[in-house]
Amino acid sequence: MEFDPGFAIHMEEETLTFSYGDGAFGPICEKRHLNDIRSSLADADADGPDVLYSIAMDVGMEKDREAIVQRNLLYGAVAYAKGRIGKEPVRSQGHIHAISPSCNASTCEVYEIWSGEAYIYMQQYGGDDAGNCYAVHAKAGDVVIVPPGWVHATVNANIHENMSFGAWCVRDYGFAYQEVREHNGIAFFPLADEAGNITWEMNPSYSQGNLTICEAKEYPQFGIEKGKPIYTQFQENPDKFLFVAHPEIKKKEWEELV
Ligand SMILES: O=P(O)(O)OC[C@H]1O[C@](O)(CO)[C@@H](O)[C@@H]1O
Repeated sequence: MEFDPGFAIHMEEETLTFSYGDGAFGPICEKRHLNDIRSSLADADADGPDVLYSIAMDVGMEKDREAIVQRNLLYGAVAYAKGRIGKEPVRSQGHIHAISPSCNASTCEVYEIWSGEAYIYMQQYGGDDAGNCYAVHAKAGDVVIVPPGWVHATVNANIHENMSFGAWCVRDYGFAYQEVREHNGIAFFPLADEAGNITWEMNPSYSQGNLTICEAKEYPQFGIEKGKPIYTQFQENPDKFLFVAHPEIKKKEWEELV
């Protein structure tokens, strides 16, 4: 992978799975197939790769497991296939983080791209008015934070290569899909031409929404250090990501983020 995730995890490009080295733990990947996400696509009948993305929730080093669990955190890894689904680049279906019983709130997600490039798409509301929408372009080593309660989807921004990322999440996560599916997907569909150029088209199922396309930024207000794996940052300061499991401790920062 272009960016070292900071622990012994490897992406197998051929099978789109993860393997774990000495001292590391992780599950067998859960695969999202094209047929699983048809109701959220611009064209529900589109052709594309059978396996779109593989998810390994709860990965890390055995020696850190207790510290991760104690803080109600979970580190996930996801690998995306290259290619297109009809006219769209490979992407996830889109969801909102459901209310987690542990904190009685929706929680954020802290992404770090490991290989390839991505658009982390996020939308303020799941209703007919999608509010502020952002497509944040991120390359290997970039960090992107999706605020609590926002609809989000991950797009492989380069149709010619696979993409992978890691993300800090709350342990008792849950995904709510209903609002996105009721609107036949996210409010702005990414479209990729044959050369791989990406444009965005509004989904007519929404009445309103403002899209801003931007590059990944830095997050000093969350204590994130640029260029250092977010897994290593956890190892050095296990309380750094407490805001993921306890969104209320960054209330002001969430309000100012938009
Ligand atoms: O359930 P979906 O929307 O297919 O995608 C699930 C994946 O999305 C992510 O939340 C990233 O947005 C991953 O952490 C998770 O594994």
